[in-house]
Amino acid sequence: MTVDVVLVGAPGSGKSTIGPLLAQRLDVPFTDVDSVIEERVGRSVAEIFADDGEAVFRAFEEATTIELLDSPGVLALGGGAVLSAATRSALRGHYVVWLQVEAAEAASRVGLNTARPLLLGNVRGRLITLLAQRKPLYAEVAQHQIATDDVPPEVVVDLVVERLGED
Ligand SMILES: Nc1ncnc2c1ncn2[C@@H]1O[C@H](COP(=O)(O)OP(=O)(O)OP(=O)(O)O)[C@@H](O)[C@H]1O
Ligand SMILES: O=C(O)C1=C[C@@H](O)[C@@H](O)[C@H](O)C1
Ligand SMILES: [Mg+2]
Repeated sequence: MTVDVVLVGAPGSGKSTIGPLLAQRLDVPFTDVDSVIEERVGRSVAEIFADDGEAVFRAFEEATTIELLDSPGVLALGGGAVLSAATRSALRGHYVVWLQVEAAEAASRVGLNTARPLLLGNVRGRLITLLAQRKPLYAEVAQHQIATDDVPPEVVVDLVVERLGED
């Protein structure tokens, strides 16, 4: 059985954590768009932001995301991928799961991790702003929403698998 699941959600929602566990459970490949970008460019996401700026990253992210939507298995998008109208449009027809997280929980998960350039400085404040901007966009593209606050990763995987079984 080919199972194609696309994970979206804010930084710290758990896309890169849940993705490999879910793929293992479903016995399908896992791909993380941020990791593919880093491999192809040969630099970290933070370095691309610092060297080239966010607009260059977003253009590369959009092209890479749309290309990888054709690959089988579980695909984790970058937290800001839904900012692209072209990406949102390309997501139509895919099985998209929104891993929901509130700002306080996401902030405590990511801590002061400087690998996330958009969260530098006031991590919780940045997450509140990002979530306010993006919740409507995650809602637009996702068929399913899973609340992950206070839910351990293995249980989030169980919940996604349950949803898959219902469809
Ligand atoms: N359900 C969860 N419960 C507790 N901690 C979690 C959960 N999901 C993820 N985490 C932890 O939160 C941190 C961020 O998770 P992860 O890197 O998977 O987020 P992400 O959605 O991929 O973020 P980004 O958009 O920045 O790539 C990690 O340290 C991870 O272990
Ligand atoms: O939320 C965001 O805008 C981002 C999330 C990460 O996945 C990376 O794609 C990058 O740090 C930007
Ligand atoms: Mg990630």
